[in-house]
Amino acid sequence: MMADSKAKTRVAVAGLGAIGTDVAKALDQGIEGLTLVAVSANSPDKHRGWVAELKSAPKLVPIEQLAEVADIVVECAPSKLVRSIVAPVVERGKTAVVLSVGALLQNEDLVDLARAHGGQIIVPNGALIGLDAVTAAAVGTIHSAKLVTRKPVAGLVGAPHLAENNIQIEGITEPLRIFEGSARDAAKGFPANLNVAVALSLAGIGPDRTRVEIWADPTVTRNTHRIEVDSDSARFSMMIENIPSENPKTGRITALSVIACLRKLRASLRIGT
Ligand SMILES: NC(=O)C1=CN([C@@H]2O[C@H](COP(=O)(O)OP(=O)(O)OC[C@H]3O[C@@H](n4cnc5c(N)ncnc54)[C@H](OP(=O)(O)O)[C@@H]3O)[C@@H](O)[C@H]2O)C=CC1
Ligand SMILES: O=C([O-])CC(=O)C(=O)O
Repeated sequence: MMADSKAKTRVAVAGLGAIGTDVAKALDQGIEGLTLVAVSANSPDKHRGWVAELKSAPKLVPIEQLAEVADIVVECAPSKLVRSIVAPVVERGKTAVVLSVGALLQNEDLVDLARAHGGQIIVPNGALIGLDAVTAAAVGTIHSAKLVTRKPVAGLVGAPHLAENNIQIEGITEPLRIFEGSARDAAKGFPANLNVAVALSLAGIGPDRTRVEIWADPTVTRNTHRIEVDSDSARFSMMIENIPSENPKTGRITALSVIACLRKLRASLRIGT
């Protein structure tokens, strides 16, 4: 019998909502080289039942303990918690997979912290398409990058930009453009809705030069993102129409993107940049 020569990398999941639950279950089902050791939620009691039924139940612990017990921490919690989840991970030279990407703009020093301690922050494609092509184009020169997002009203209600500008979207019968500006401003005005804008900007030409349009669209049932990039190597546009998960702000493909990203970490064949 061959000995298992490679020790498994310990993974923890911070947040057990639309994304974290699927990621935790996929890790429990088995991802090559990885083992789920801990999870965190705001109301642990709500999750004890299904967590205990996993094949190999992880510990349910407060987020402060995750960096200690895991080598990789997957952040899929509210954006205000990004700093407290990610800083202790990268400070220990470990890896944080970040979903609340918008919050990285208010916490840019986390990247410096990772650099100083040999840690890493990974931002998966998440709900977006084409970050592989954008990072490739960014090796050359990108002239312009734009994101046009259309969401059903339920995917946008509660965004601070709407209240601050007195924009009513409930009951609209036609598409309404509710924002046009930089990815930085989109992230401020729509912290739970526009992680994709920030991900695009970090892959390409940064949050101030990346342009964003947001539409509240009662004619769509899916969160729709179109990116348009013009560079010295290629011009491309791509669109993705995401089926919402049980959280209408979050597309189903987001959790799958994290699972695919985790699979790539130890895969013998790795496709895509
Ligand atoms: N990068 C991308 O493409 C995308 C990013 N996102 C972002 O990912 C993040 C997660 O999204 P989603 O899964 O839909 O969110 P949900 O609202 O469905 O889940 C959030 C989870 O965080 C948990 N939580 C809240 N407070 C704490 C706390 N103090 N300690 C530990 N856990 C806590 C909640 O716990 P409980 O269950 O107990 O309430 C819940 O399980 C969001 O910031 C979202 O904006 C979303 C979609 C795409
Ligand atoms: O489309 C989605 O699923 C979520 C989204 O826009 C984001 O978080 O940026």
